[in-house]
Amino acid sequence: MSTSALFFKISAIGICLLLSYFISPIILRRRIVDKAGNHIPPGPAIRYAFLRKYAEKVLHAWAKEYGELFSIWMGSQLFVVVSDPHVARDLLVTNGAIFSTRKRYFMKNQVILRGRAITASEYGSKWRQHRRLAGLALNPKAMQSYAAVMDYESHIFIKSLFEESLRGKLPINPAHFAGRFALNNMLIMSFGIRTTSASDPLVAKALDLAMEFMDLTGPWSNCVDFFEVLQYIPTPKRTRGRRLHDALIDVYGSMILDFQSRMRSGEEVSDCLVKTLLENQEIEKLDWEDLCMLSAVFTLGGVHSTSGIIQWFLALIPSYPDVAARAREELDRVIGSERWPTLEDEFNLPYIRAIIKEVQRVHAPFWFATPHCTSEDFTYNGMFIPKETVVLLNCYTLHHNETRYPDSFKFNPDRYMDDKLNCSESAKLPNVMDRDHWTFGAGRRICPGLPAAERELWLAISRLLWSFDFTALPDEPISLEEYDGLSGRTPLPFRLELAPRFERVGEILDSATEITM
Ligand code: HEM
Repeated sequence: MSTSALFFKISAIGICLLLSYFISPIILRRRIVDKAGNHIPPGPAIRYAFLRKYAEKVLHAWAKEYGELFSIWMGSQLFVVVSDPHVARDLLVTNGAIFSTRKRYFMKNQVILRGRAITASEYGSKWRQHRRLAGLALNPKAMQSYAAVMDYESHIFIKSLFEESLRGKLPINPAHFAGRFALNNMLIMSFGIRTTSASDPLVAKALDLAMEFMDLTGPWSNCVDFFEVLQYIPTPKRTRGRRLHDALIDVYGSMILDFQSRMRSGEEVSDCLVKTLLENQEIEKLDWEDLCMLSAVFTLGGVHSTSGIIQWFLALIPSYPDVAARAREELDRVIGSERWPTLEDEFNLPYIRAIIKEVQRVHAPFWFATPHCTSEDFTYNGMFIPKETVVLLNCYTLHHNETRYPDSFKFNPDRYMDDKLNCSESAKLPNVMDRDHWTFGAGRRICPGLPAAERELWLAISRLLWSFDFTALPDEPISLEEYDGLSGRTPLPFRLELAPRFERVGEILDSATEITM
């Protein structure tokens, strides 16, 4: 046989093998059964290598076609996708002991985090330890002490928008300032420090790292996560992942060292996550990378998400003048023009609360929460879910459930007017159809930063609405469909004009100045 014929034959065999691999779900769907003969949930007949950006649209279509619990192979990994509130509760909450571990994603958990951070830790003693340590930084007493800090940071955030826009004369892109607001809150909770100006290099560095993390850790986007053989090949993405790991150690490690030297020199340091970690380092057997990754991911996880929601709010509000008018009417009636809203005003301003909940529903920063994984075989309603299946909460479809949210694609805060609960309380309601939304995940791994995030969002959004009227620029339409990020999502860069609503706005804003902590 000639060389070219041999080459042709080998290529043909290769292509056939590859094809059969990709269409093998047709057979696997019949073969994979539990002891009682139950099959895995229905789903597409082929394997996928990755899903493109805006994967939520594909998942939404599949949920319509295959139902509330469907399955799909991404390379060698079986996923089940949960698109119904009852199924989410039955699996992630009621059977949380089985549905709460994490897949060892190659890019996120192995290359970048090396299994260290809470979000990556497998369910069991390690995760319990991480969750307990995070809980110490977020306990009710600590939360009380952060209240004044968040109040101050929201003041500085709005003041920086005001000053940067030359007191409302110039259009402004709010992303950097919203990012710094969320970053400062997280830095205080994690390290007891804050950045003292928007131009502090740490702001740009930390926000860039958070963005890179969100870009590299999409649950569907990296084929290297689903084809083990690719994990041995030095691809540009793997290099980016390694660089990110090193940068996280570098940036967050140097902040830990700084904190440690202040502690050792006898300086009084604030209570925060890193203080807890350092004080308990020996007893908890935490090594250097544990310290770095626990503090890094805790910090950056709370930055992108909170700032993302504020950015989505700012992106959408110019398109809803009727919503803005009702919000202003409520603020003027309840608060007036002499002072601005505080944490205590929350329950007297139901429409503003409703706006914040509706932004979280329509523009959740994570359409797929963080994927869970099964630690045992499980059979649900006649469908078999094998051990080590990735379980994905399809927040996009959950948030467009027409029974729960009629006319679900419409931004309509009125749907939350009678909701008197915060998100943590709402997540515990016996009737899961009454839950406000799924933005913070579900079950044992539900976001532990939820109470902090809610306070930050309240202070930022209620005060933004009190302070300014927002308008989009006529020749710069703001997209509410497209977004940046493959894991967490933020709007594409946009600018808007903000006009102070009262004389008092400038006076109130001028009353606080940057401080160092
Ligand atoms: C609006 C802002 C936020 C959103 C939308 C959000 C959302 C989420 C989601 C969806 C998860 C995964 C839940 C699951 O696995 O089911 C999560 C986990 C987590 N969040 Fe948040 N989060 C926000 C803010 C924060 C803040 C401010 C903090 C810290 C103060 C924080 C700390 C964490 C931690 C440590 C985890 C990992 C939990 C675990 O794996 O057990 N988050 N968050």
